[in-house]
Amino acid sequence: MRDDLRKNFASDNVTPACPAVMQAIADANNGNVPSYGHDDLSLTLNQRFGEVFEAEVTVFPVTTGTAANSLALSAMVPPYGSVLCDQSAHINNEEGGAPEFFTQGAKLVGIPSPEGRMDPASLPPTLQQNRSKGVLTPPFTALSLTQATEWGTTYACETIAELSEIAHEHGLTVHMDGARLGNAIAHLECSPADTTWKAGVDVLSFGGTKAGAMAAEAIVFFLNDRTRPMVEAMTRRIKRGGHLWSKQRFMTAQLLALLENDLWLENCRHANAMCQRLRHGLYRHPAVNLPFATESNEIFAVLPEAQVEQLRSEGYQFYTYPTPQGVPGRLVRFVTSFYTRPEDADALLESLIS
Ligand SMILES: Cc1ncc(COP(=O)(O)O)c(C=O)c1O
Ligand SMILES: C[C@H](O)[C@H](N)C(=O)O
Repeated sequence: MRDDLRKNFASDNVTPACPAVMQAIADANNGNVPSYGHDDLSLTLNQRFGEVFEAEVTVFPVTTGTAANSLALSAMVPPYGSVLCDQSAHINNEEGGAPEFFTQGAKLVGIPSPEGRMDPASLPPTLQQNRSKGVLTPPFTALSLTQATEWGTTYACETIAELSEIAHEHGLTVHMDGARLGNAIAHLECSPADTTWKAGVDVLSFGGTKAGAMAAEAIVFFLNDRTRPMVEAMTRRIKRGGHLWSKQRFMTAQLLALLENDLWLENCRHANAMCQRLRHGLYRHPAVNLPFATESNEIFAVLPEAQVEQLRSEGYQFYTYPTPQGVPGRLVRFVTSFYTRPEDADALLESLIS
């Protein structure tokens, strides 16, 4: 195996699909079946997700996290509305305007927060100010939070519940970008229900791709008085958006394989463990600064410039980010996955320390 295949820590998006997912796709590749989600596999999605989340749900599989987020928000927010999110939110910075496009013009408002986790105390004044401006400003109609966050941290279930309660009191519905939900659950050692609907989340973007799928995400509506009216038109929104797969069995097969025996959580526990292995080594390095808690499969570190260049020269791949003013060095992100072996993490650390 080419050495550099094991040196790519850029993202959990660079990994292969896990073997069980590929096997599930092969197993689904059998004969003719009804299309557009009417196949036997796809007709089990609501039940299977309902079992995993211990709730009554309606599920819509899509192939990208951006589609899941943007189509979910299009059902939650009118074109004249706005979405309250963290300033670092993926929907706010890295989805190419898809949320604004699919909502047909809603505004995204990112607020500052420590470590990518919105502080409940910051919500009431923000919501009050929005309301005080009347027709001059788009009304907040949804709160969107990312679990695990873009900085590799997680929200405690109690914090999500606090945020959701404030949002609901002000007439907002709550969306969760769960592209790395499995990693958050693995860290928090909670149930999928605890960190979602039991904490007030109305609509979830369930992330399968980073947990080992080839390309499988799902919009999960936790059915309640707020969400039931949203579900009716969802298939039409997805079709209009070009995200309704004709051969949906192949996307559904991926999701069901991940849910089988909690494979998604097993994959995420391994990814988190590999990230902690990196953290233990980086923590001991005298010239490395770790600005955030490491609570998922992403670790952010400030490295000396020379070491960044040295890692690059050895074939390592990772993203770099603007480093806070006056902080010597470069902010980098290493991401681990189900595919990361202990020796891969150790090799990176040895290169750093050598
Ligand atoms: C937190 C988060 N949300 C959403 C997405 C969007 O996923 P996709 O790249 O599949 O559109 C990503 C991307 O990897 C992500 O990191
Ligand atoms: C950063 C990029 O958009 C992708 N969400 C990732 O986490 O790699």
